Amino acid sequence: MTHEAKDRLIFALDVDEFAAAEEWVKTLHTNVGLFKIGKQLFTRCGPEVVKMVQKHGGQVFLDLKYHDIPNTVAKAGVEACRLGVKIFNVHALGGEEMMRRTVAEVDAYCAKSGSERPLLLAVTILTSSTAETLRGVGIDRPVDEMVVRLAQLAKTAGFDGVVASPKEAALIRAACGSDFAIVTPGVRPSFAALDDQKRVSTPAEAIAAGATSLVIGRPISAARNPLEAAGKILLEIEAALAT
Ligand SMILES: O=c1ccn([C@@H]2O[C@H](COP(=O)(O)O)[C@@H](O)[C@H]2O)c(=O)[nH]1
Repeated sequence: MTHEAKDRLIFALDVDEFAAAEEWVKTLHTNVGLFKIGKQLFTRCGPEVVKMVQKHGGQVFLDLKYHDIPNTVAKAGVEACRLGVKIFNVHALGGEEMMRRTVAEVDAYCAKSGSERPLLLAVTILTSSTAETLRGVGIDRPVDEMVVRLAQLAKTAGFDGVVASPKEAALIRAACGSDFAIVTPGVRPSFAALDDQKRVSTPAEAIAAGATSLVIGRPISAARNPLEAAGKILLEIEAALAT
C-alpha cells in the first residue's frame, strides 16, 4: 500500500470510551493516516485522548467544528494548536471575521512557539443536510451554491481548505484552485450502509472529483473485518489516484 493512499484516509473515532478509541488506533494504524476525534469522544475523554493517539504515532484531526464569536473561536484554535493536532476545523457559517481572526491568532501562536501550524479547515454544509434542511433554517439557496460560496469565503479568510461532501468537490476545486484542501466525509463504499449521510459518493468518486482526504467512520467500524474494510478503501483510493 502506498503512503499516499494511507495519508488520505481519516478514520472517525466515534466512540464513547478511551479504551475503545485506543483499540481502534492499535487495530487500524497500518491502514489509516489520521484519526478524527469529534465531539462525542472529546467531550467524554478530553485532551488525554489526543495524547493517546499521538503516543501511538497517529496524527489527529480535531473535529470540534467551532462556531462562536471571533474571539472565542480564535482562542479555541490556539488551544487546538497547543494540543499539537494536525488539523482542526470551524463552521464557515461563523463568517469571515471569525475565520480571519482565527488564522491571525493561530499564525501568531505558532510563530512565537515554533510549533507546526495545523491545517485550518472550514465546514461548509454538513453532509447530512439537504436543500430542505437549509430551507428549514431560512437559507433558500441550492446546497451546491452555498457550499461553493462558503468555500470561497474560507479561502478569502486564509483557511487551508474545507470539509464538504464529495458531491461538491469538483465545484470547489474549480472555484478555489488546486492547492486548496477538500476533506470529504459522506463517503460510502459499495459495501456500506448510508446511515444518516445524505450527500454521499464512493471513495473512488470522491478522489476523482478532487477530494484530498476522505473521512470514514461506520463503513469501517461496522464492517465484519474493519482492517480489511480499510484495506479495500485504500485499494479504491489508489486505483482512483492512478487514473
Ligand atoms: O459534513 C460533515 C462533517 C463532519 N462529519 C463527520 O464525519 C464522520 C463521518 O462518519 P461516518 O460514520 O463515515 O458517517 C462523523 O464523525 C461526522 O461527525 C460528517 O459526517 N459530515
